[in-house]
Amino acid sequence: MTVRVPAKVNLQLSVGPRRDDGYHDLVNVFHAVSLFDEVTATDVTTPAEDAMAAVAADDGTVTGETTPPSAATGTATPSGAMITVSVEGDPAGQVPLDGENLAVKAAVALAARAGRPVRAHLAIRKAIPVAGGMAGGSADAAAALIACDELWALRLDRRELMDIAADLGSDVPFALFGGTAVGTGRGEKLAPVPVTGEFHWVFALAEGGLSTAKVYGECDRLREAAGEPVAWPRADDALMAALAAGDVKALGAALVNDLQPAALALCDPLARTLAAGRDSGALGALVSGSGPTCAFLAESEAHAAGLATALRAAGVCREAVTARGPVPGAVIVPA
Ligand SMILES: C[C@](O)(CO)[C@H](O)COP(=O)(O)OP(=O)(O)OC[C@H]1O[C@@H](n2ccc(N)nc2=O)[C@H](O)[C@@H]1O
Ligand SMILES: Nc1ncnc2c1ncn2[C@@H]1O[C@H](COP(=O)(O)OP(=O)(O)OP(=O)(O)O)[C@@H](O)[C@H]1O
Repeated sequence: MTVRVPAKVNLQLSVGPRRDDGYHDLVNVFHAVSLFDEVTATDVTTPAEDAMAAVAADDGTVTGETTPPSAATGTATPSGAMITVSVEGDPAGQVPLDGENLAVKAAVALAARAGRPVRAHLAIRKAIPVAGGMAGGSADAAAALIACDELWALRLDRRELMDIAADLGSDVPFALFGGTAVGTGRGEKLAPVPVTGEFHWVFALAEGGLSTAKVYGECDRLREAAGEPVAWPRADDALMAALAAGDVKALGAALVNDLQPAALALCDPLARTLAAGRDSGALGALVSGSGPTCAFLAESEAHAAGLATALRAAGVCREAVTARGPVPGAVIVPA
């Protein structure tokens, strides 16, 4: 059971005052883009068993690489479930291979609803940058929910899956939802936003990542130092009109991220990355969510390809990738 799930960029991230629970009320306009992770859930508990299953299915002939891409430890749950995980596409080894993995947390949360002992091995293929501000871990959690729901034939309704998703993290519900949506509360209460056409993006991936909690903390610190009152966030009419009309220039002008000053304060090379994109003709440039990935809006697919080449040549990022949006949320890949 394989599920494909997109990354997100935030078109408007307006951060309200810090709440008593440590979170911030937001107006968060999410936009799903065509950078995808894949999560495959199988009814085995270790990659070794997975490999054996692959061999058996092939009449004993090993045709492909069956060695797991990374070691996996099992996570047993009070309900008697056993979940293992392996990860491909994370050369720096930043993604946890135990119960701290958000996809494992999702499977564990779902297993509690099964009413019987269940098991799964989750094989994650990552293309979304880790700790990059594009909600990669949240995406994997959403994908694991859909994959395990199907694997264990639970068939929970959408509302129940969305509730479990919100408990796992503020960005997880949107990875199920997809498209373009406005998130309020912590970002978990979603409503669709009407969009005409599609938009072309370039993402400049950075070396290393930023901790989301640290970036929110830095945002609070900068605001305190400035001594200005923090306004209650509201959706930007110009941004909504640009999306509804499919007006790419107006969208570029309306992009806004209240976490950007904090991300720049914690990672100063990002200012150069943003400037290089603007100088190369991007219609809009901003830090994606908590960063450090930078997002650039292009006029067309060809413009995006040129912009990516210019960013690579300027040496201001680890890699520049193109993508389009909006795309649907987590979906099962047909067998
Ligand atoms: C920056 C964004 O990615 C924009 O979409 C999200 O707001 C972050 O979403 P996320 O990574 O799913 O965040 P969570 O796992 O829920 O929270 C991680 C930490 O981020 C901070 N956090 C998160 C969401 C929010 N509305 N206010 C916060 O202050 C809190 O310090 C929290 O402990
Ligand atoms: N499946 C996963 N994929 C990536 N990171 C994970 C995963 N599970 C747990 N993590 C941990 O979560 C941290 C944040 O990773 P993630 O890629 O979700 O960051 P992010 O894209 O900045 O998140 P967001 O945009 O939602 O704030 C990582 O440093 C890693 O330790």
